[in-house]
Order: sequence, then structure tokens, then C-alpha cells
Amino acid sequence: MNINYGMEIVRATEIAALTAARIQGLGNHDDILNQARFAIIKTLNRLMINGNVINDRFSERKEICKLPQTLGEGGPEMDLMVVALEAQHAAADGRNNSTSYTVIAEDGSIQSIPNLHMYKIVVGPEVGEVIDINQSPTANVKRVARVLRKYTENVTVCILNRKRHKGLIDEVRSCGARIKLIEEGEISGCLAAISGEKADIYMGYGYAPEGTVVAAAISCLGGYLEGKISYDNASDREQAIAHGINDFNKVFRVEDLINSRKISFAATGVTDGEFLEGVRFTATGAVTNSFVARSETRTYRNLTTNHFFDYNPVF
Ligand SMILES: O=P(O)(O)OC[C@H]1O[C@](O)(COP(=O)(O)O)[C@@H](O)[C@@H]1O
Repeated sequence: MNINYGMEIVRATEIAALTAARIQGLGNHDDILNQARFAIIKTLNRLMINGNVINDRFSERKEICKLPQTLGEGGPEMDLMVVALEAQHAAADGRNNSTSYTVIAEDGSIQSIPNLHMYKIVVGPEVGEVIDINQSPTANVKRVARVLRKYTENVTVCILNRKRHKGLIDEVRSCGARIKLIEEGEISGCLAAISGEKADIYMGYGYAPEGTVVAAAISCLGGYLEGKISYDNASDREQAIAHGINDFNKVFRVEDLINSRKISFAATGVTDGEFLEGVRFTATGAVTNSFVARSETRTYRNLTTNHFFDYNPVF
């Protein structure tokens, strides 16, 4: 890509984050997501692309505004993944770890994935390919400890706080590793593990579309992911087949989810999170904290942006 689309899509995640943050804590879970989606649609529609929207987890939800199938004013065909607001409940309730994300990639490079749970293990580039999703959590924690030259007691495992993770949490505790439990926002939990700052591994079940966003981040930053979709019944398997997935034991790695080296990834914090700070409002506008990365050059930027509401804001 000659244009750094990352610098364009981050403007969209900023606007979505500002929009959501303005109504943070008001308690309306659908409204905050809808407003963030309207805002991101409006901003992405200004790009000179024909952006085909892929893996929108909310496309079947009647109460949530639909993303158009294509976004942009016209131009080269591109794939887009748009998560206007991850952790909508956290943002609506005024809790931590909600973030806005967009990924742009070469046309046809993002795997379309069913809206099912995927068990994921994610680590950063320092750890790399030593993990194996078919091994126990204990075995994976020990491998990570060995590569990072840490005592097991100093390895931090990030896990979504869900009943379904009780067994996982018990096992990680009994092997002696530290746990960082997050209430929502697994993409940002995975980014914490990729950056290695607040966690060393992310493990657990979340949605498969989130796995493709994490794969995009890894394509830009390095790191490693293994994911397995869980199927409860025949209808889940039919969903997978409709997405071209016939091997129900498949271990998904980054290259299975994103098949390109031309990807840009952008994120803006809405509320303070594991990876980014949330929006701070000032007397004249607001300050946002964003992250932009591009796979071709491996460049990544941490952006602090000052927005002045008296000077032509897009929203
Ligand atoms: O536990 P659940 O309800 O299956 O949801 C898991 C999902 O919840 C989240 O934490 C937040 O999801 P939303 O963005 O839909 O609010 C995701 O990151 C994760 O994939």
C-alpha cells in the first residue's frame, strides 16, 4: 500500500471513541454502540476506497444499526473489519476496557469467520510459536515462563471473567501463575499480551471475529495466536461450512485468518483499558489515545490527539 491507510482509519476510531465517550456511563447499552457505529460509518465513508466490510458480529442483531456492506467513496477494493465499540456494556456502564478498532487489508485477504466462540491463546513476539493450544494451560504457562526466563509465579495470564473459564482460572492458579481478570474487551486483553506490558499470555473463549482483529494486530506487530472454534450443535457446524470451514478441529493461526502482508490496524481507547487510555474531556474538547500499526513496515505509532470542538469536528 502506498498510502498509509492506518493514518486514515485512526481518524475513524478516534471519532467513534469520542462519540461513545460522550455518552459513557449513561447506561444505555445499545444506544452507545449504535452511536459509535453511526460515527465510524460516517468517517470511514470519507475514505477513497471500496471497503468491503467483513466479520461484523452484530450484522444479525435487529436493535443494532447495520454496517453497510461497503464503506468509502470509491477507489481500490479493500477488506475492512470495523469494531466501532468493543465492550459496549463496559462503556455504557462507565467501566474500563472499551475500545474502538478498525482494520484495513488487501482485498480478499481476511477470512470470513462464523459468529461463534473461539478458544484463543495469544502471546507476544518475544514468546512466539512455543505455545500449543492442544496442550494444557499449565504446559503453555510453563513454556512461556521458560522462553521469557521468568519464574512461573511471575507470568501473568489475562483471562475474561466468565463462568465458563472457572476450570481455566483454577488450573492457572494451581500452576502458580498470576492472573489478570478482565470483565470485557478481549481484543485489548490480547493486545496487552502481545505488547507484553500488562500480561504475558491471553487465554480463553471469546468470539471468533475478535480473533481476526487480533490476527491483524499480530500481522503488524509480531506475536503468535492459536484459536479453535467451539461447535455446540449441527447449526454451528453449518454456519462454519457457510464460511468455507470444513475442518471442525482446525487450529487457526494468523495466516489462516489474514492472508496478506498489507494490513493496517488502528485502535482508540474509549474508557481506560489494558492497552490504551480512555478519552479525557477538557474545557475545549478532548484528548484521545490511539495506536496505529502497518504490517509492511512494522511501523507503529502511539498517538495522543487533541480535539477542539469549536473547530469543525466531524461529529
Ligand atoms: O462472554 P460473551 O458474552 O460470550 O462475550 C465475549 C465477548 O465479550 C467481549 O468482552 C465484549 O463484547 P462486546 O464488544 O460485544 O461488548 C468481547 O471482547 C468478547 O469476545
